[in-house]
Amino acid sequence: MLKSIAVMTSGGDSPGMNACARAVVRTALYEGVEVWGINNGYHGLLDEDMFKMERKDVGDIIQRGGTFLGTARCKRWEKPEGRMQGYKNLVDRGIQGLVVIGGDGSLRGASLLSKETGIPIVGLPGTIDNDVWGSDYTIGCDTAANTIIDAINKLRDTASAHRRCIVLEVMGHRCGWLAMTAGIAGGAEYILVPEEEYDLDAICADMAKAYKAGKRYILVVVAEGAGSGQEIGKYIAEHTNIDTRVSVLGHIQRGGSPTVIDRVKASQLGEQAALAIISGLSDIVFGFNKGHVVSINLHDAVNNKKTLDPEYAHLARVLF
Ligand SMILES: Nc1ncnc2c1ncn2[C@@H]1O[C@H](COP(=O)(O)OP(=O)(O)OP(=O)(O)O)[C@@H](O)[C@H]1O
Ligand SMILES: O=P(O)(O)OC[C@H]1O[C@](O)(CO)[C@@H](O)[C@@H]1O
Ligand SMILES: [Mg+2]
Repeated sequence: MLKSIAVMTSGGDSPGMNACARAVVRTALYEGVEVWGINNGYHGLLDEDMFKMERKDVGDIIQRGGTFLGTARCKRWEKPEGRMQGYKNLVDRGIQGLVVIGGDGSLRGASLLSKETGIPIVGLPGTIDNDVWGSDYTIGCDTAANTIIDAINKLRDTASAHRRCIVLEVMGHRCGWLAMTAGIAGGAEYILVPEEEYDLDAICADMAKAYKAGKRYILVVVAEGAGSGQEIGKYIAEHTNIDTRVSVLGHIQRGGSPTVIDRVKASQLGEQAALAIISGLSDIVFGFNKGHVVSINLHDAVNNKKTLDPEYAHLARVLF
């Protein structure tokens, strides 16, 4: 049994990270284990920016987006000397295990720390991108997808009023999950994702034909990993007679109060992570598979690339 653990968030913030950290902290305290919060991701580990947490430190945060612990992208962590310093700073405080909430990159950093030092580590997938191998869900992806469909609904109004084509670029890094699921839910005509090849000339020809037949508007959702929304919009405007506009949703899709799904799943994952690390388990990531919590080997999670469920692409084609 570990007596002292720490929790941190890292990489891009995501709605539900707070609910998750809250669950880690409260589960640990419930089990009588000391818990530290590390500020600003791996920066906090290196700069000794950490504090012992009490129950009240995680009050009034379950409903908030962002992460009250702060987060960062930390170059120094990519070097072995940095990770060794972080390890030393944990040991100096008697911290015996670490829970890392973050995306694929953060988990890669955690995997290296574990291999190099042997300190027990449990990872939790926290990113809007839903790109962590072994889990069909990451904390924040549901809220982000809901924010995107809100944008799609609004863009549809103006596209229809003006008989325009609107191209919406969304995030996801190299993964098309956000674009695909929000595109399906928002009824987009075309969804461009990095996992699927697309032929822009064929799409333009298709659009022109549909307009001739009386179509009022077209919505194209582009995952950032599949190309630039601006360039795709320009190409469509130049190769069809359709009045085209482009929106890049940007960081709006990363903020906001988490959905019920993100709050509950983040809480379940946080509880499991705390129980696992306290009991001495290490090198695992908790995620979801078909609605159930599953544990994945940490190193497998970072050494494999997640693929997009081909059923989504099929559904998008059928519903077009
Ligand atoms: N290969 C690596 N080696 C060591 N540390 C890494 C590595 N990759 C990422 N990290 C650490 O994790 C941090 C966050 O990684 P990254 O910027 O890829 O975000 P992420 O965790 O994937 O989250 P998101 O994609 O949602 O923003 C990096 O700034 C770095 O400190
Ligand atoms: O906020 P930053 O550092 O510009 O990063 C943007 C990236 O982070 C993400 O929002 C994930 O957190 C990606 O979808 C996007 O590519
Ligand atoms: Mg990532």
